Amino acid sequence: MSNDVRIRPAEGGLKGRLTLPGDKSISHRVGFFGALSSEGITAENFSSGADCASTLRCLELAGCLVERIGDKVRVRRGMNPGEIKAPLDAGNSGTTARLLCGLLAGTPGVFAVITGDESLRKRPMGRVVSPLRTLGARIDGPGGGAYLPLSIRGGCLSGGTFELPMASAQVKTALILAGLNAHGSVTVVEPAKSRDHSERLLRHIGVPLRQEDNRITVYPCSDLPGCSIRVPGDFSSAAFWITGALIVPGSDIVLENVGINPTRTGFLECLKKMGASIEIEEKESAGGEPVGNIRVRYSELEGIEVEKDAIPTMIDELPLLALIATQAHGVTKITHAEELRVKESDRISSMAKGLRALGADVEELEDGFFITGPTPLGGGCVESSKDHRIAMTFSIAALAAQDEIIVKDAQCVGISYPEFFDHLSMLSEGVKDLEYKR
Ligand SMILES: O=C(O)C1=C[C@@H](OP(=O)(O)O)[C@@H](O)[C@H](O)C1
Ligand SMILES: C=C(OP(=O)(O)O)C(=O)O
Repeated sequence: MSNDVRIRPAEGGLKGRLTLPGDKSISHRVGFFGALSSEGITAENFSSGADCASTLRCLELAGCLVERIGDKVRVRRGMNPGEIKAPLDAGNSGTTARLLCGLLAGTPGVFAVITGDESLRKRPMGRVVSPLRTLGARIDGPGGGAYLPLSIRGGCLSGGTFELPMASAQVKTALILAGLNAHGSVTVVEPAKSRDHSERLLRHIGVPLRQEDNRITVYPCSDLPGCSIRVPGDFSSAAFWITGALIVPGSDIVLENVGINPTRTGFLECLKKMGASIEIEEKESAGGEPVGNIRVRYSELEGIEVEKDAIPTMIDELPLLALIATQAHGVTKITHAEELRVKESDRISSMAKGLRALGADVEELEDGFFITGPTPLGGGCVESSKDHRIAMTFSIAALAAQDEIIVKDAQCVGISYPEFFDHLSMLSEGVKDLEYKR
């Protein structure tokens, strides 16, 4: 059975209204903060992706109580599991692996081994392991704890202050989780602001924390208050349709109830500077997170230079910005994005290779790309590198291409967005013969 997908150019553009599945980052946090609450956190519209399913499975093995009713999930603190015999398999999910380190390091009596798939076992873990060790955590693994699998023996943690070398919401959240279990306060300072879903959720449930610019302090809290929230639609999933609508002539779409937290929407700010027709109708916020409807219409775009501090606010959308840049007039410069090299694939290399194979003008840099447009995209066969965001980005490229594109190993879209190909068929009537074998 083939896992490749063949997609035809969209005729007449993308049209219609779509509601997105729940945000992946917020859903992970429902699980991890719920794990520290005896009342628990209940979330409607919990992410349907495989990554959040990995989080829930690992938390169950770690003794948490997890209930699933349709798209509703409730997670609460359970019994301390002591030594956990089965490895905690984070699958493809960096967020799961790193947040587990933060959660378990401060749980006395726990012993666990955290592992992941082939891609995750290559991703850097030293960024969480070394600050957690400074707090007193006992963690070991290959390369002195640089990679999975990691073994963790939980114990009493002290407080501390950390200046992170990179903006990373995963490292920040791992340290927040450790800090809630520690015996002193934990302060994290980032070089630029990363997504702040953890801070918003904690504030929403009434946990005291101090926040000034890129500096956050959390205090020990033996039992977090509980809450019920509705998870907003995932902005990073919405970004695929925003891209499709901007680059396929004739498009006009509305994306409903999308999370528009400003630490996630740097992509929209860039697109507006490029000349994109994007209108946002703000709605009531949900669980401390702003939500809105986003209308996007096909637009003629100009190249831009992306500012350094904007990079963390659009880190998962940069492959899409690279695709958009191939259709914009002039040069688009994306730099300071070296973090892309340590995602599910090396996203700088995956995008540069794939876009060039379709005929785009792309200069690959160590920390990003220079892309000159507009260039027509031809058809062909493109590798997804088994990376969900790359598979979906090239599926969107196919909608704007001159001939059909085969995206290899496209089943990986299920990591964050299992409904992706169904939604593609809903928005684009032109794509009648989408071939996708699961
Ligand atoms: O905290 C999170 O939920 C995430 C943080 C980002 O990673 P980094 O923390 O490595 O920047 C992002 O790329 C990832 O998709 C999800
Ligand atoms: C980088 C991503 O996720 P994670 O780090 O959790 O694997 C992503 O979803 O693009």
